Amino acid sequence: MTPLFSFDSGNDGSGWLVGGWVGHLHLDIPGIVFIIGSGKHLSSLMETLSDVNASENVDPRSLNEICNGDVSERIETFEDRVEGSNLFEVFQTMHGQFGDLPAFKISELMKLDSLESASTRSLFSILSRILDESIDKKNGDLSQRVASVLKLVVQEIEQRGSEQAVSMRKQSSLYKSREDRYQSKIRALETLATGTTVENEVIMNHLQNTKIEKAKLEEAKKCEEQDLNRLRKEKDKCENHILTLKQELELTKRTHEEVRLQLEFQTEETKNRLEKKIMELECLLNDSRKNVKELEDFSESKILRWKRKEQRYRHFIDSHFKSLQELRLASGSIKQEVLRTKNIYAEELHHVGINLKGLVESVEDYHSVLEENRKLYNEVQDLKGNIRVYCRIRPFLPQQSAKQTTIQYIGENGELVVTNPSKQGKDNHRLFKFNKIFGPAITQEEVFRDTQPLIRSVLDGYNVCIFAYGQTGSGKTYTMTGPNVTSVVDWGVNYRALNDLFNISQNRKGSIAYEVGVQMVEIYNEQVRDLLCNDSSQKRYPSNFFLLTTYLIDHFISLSILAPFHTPCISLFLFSFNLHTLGIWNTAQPNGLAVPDASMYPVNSTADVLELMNIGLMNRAVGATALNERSSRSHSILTVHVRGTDLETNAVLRGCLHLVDLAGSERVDRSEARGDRLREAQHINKSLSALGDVIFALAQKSAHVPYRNSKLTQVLQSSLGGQAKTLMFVQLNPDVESYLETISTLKFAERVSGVELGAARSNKEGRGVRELMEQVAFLKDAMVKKDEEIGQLRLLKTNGSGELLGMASPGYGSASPRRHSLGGARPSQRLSRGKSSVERAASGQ
Ligand SMILES: Nc1ncnc2c1ncn2[C@@H]1O[C@H](COP(=O)(O)OP(=O)(O)OP(=O)(O)O)[C@@H](O)[C@H]1O
Repeated sequence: MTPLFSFDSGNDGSGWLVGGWVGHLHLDIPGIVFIIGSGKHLSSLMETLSDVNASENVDPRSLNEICNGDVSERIETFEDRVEGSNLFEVFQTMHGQFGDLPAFKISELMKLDSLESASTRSLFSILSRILDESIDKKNGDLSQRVASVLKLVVQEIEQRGSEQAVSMRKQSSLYKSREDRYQSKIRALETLATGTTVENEVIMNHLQNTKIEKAKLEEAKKCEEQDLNRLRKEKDKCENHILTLKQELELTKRTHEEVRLQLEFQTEETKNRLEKKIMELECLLNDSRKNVKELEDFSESKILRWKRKEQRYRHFIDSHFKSLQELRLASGSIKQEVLRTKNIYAEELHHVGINLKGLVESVEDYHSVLEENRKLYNEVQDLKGNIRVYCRIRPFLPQQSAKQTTIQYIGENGELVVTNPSKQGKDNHRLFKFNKIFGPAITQEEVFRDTQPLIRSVLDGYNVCIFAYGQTGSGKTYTMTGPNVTSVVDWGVNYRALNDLFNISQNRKGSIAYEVGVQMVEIYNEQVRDLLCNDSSQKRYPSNFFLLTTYLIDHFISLSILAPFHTPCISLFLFSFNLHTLGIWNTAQPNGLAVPDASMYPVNSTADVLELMNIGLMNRAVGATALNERSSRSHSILTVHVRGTDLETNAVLRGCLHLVDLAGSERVDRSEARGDRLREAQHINKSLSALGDVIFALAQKSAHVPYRNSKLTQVLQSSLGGQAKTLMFVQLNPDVESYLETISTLKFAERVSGVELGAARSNKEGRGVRELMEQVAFLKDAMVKKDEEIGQLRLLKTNGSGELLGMASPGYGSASPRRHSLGGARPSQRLSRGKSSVERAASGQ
């Protein structure tokens, strides 16, 4: 509410006070104009104003009162009226507590039609309060009630806006008409002013005042227009706000509708589910009722049956009680009968015991007879000279723990049953029989214990050959050499054999002086190589020296004669001659020197042997294959030469022990061999098949034995076909995957065990025989010399020039520059042959 007062004092001392309130509290409170004046001017003005007021519905009484100077009373009356009005209360409420009222109170107010008395601004504040509060409380959702209240408030605001616009329009037209009337009044006053000057002046003043008033009114009009504009803008804003509110309302309505639909749907679903459940429960209830009924029926029938049974049992017990009494009487008589029978049995048992004792004695006899039979059988075998076959089965390696075995049975007397567990059938089992079977748990020592007698016979002048045969990775090297040279427990046959020879020679040193020499060669890719050749730049002895030493050996010159040539520890005993590829002599050599070119070292102790064999093993060709990490890629042959001189009779005996670790036979596809490995495998398989051919020919007693088909068979010729004692270790891998290899190995071994070599003979020569042999050798040599001289003479004759083309060397070496290759005859060889025939003559053959 804006108070507007204006005071103007006229020329006559009279003053004008024009005042009033123009209400702009968004409610149209009509403006009240108070005019205070005096005299006739005032009365004429009042007349004019009364006209105006009449048209504006102003109470003329009030104006009169004002004119009479009762202004203060009027102001008080107005204030009383405003204070007492509803609007004031509403206004107070708006700016006081109403804004803080909760939603339900607001709705209460709405119901009481308080909205009509509230100002538009307060309505907006209510609106925003409701929205804020409702949205805050209900997480953006408006309840139906709040929405309806909002709708009401918005409608009220809209109505107010339109009403205001109408009243503004009315007011502006009212002002227009007023202005027109004032203009006419001015004009009337101007005509009046023409009357007296004073009056004119007064009128002029009036006019002036009226002009001022007009200006003020115009200003007020401007203000009102501004207000109108502002209101219009406000209205626009309100309309926008209403629009957004409407949209929000719409959105809320839609969300609400969706939620409602969802809830309805869920309710429907839950209802259906519950109905279904109720139906199911009803079904279950019916079922259980039925079951209860059935059970009741069943239990009733059971009770009846049990009652009947009880009666029957009672009857049965009564009858049995009677028969029990009868039985008791009968058992007394039976007891007496049993006692009598017991006595009779005791007597009979005594007789049986006596008989059994006799039987046990016979069984014991039978065992000793069996043992004797075995011995005799072995002796017969010795006499027949069969190759002995020992079969050794290696255990599964740690990485093979989960594998199945092909070995089904190991008999005490050399029976072995092999089966293929991955195949079923009658012919799946195969039985083999050998001299001895060593199972996977047998130790190195146990294996050697059964080999020892054979090895000892070397010291009695026999030639012995032990070789290990089997597929790659089956344990040949393990048996012959052992896995770890430094551990005595792990020593294989080789070390144990030499150790044993030294021990025995020590024991016999009072009667026989033994000298032991060792050679170690390998056959790699059909080439014989010296394994004890530590240094390829070793001394090479001239061929004359070679011939001389060969002669010395052939004529049994003691090894000790050569002692000065020895190096202090392991000295070069014989010679080292082009050490990489060696030739093989005619294997009919009685001294067992199949590869005389290979280095031979005298050994005096096991330590010497260990050192030598370490060198040999280091030089051996090994490589990794898919089946064995350290697969021997060559056949290794350790030859132990023993020469014993009887200290009493001077008789000399010579034994030779071949310890052969063959390279493993392998299926090239399984061992995944390529390149060098493949070439090695092909050579290995070829030489093993040549060995098979030789053995087959021997077993068949063929006239021709194909020894020359491989270096291996050439080296082993004396052991396979001579009068040697031969033992073959057949090594088996128990793995199912190796079943085929196992079977072919066993078949080969079976054939070998059937080979007869002829009775083994000791290489003993008495003094007489030796002298005779020396004479024969001398004569033979003289003959050879003569032959050569004749040959040279013939050459000279045919040459015609009279020059000597070749120099015949004196002595035994014909100085033939030709290296002795396979089958190449040399004087000493011829001499040897001669010796053999003399030997045969001496032995009466
Ligand atoms: N009786 C055994 N006890 C324990 N382990 C053994 C036995 N025999 C063999 N082995 C192990 O089996 C593996 C293969 O043995 P070894 O090298 O002696 O086979 P191989 O027949 O000489 O093979 P290759 O012909 O390829 O040289 C080695 O790891 C060896 O230690």
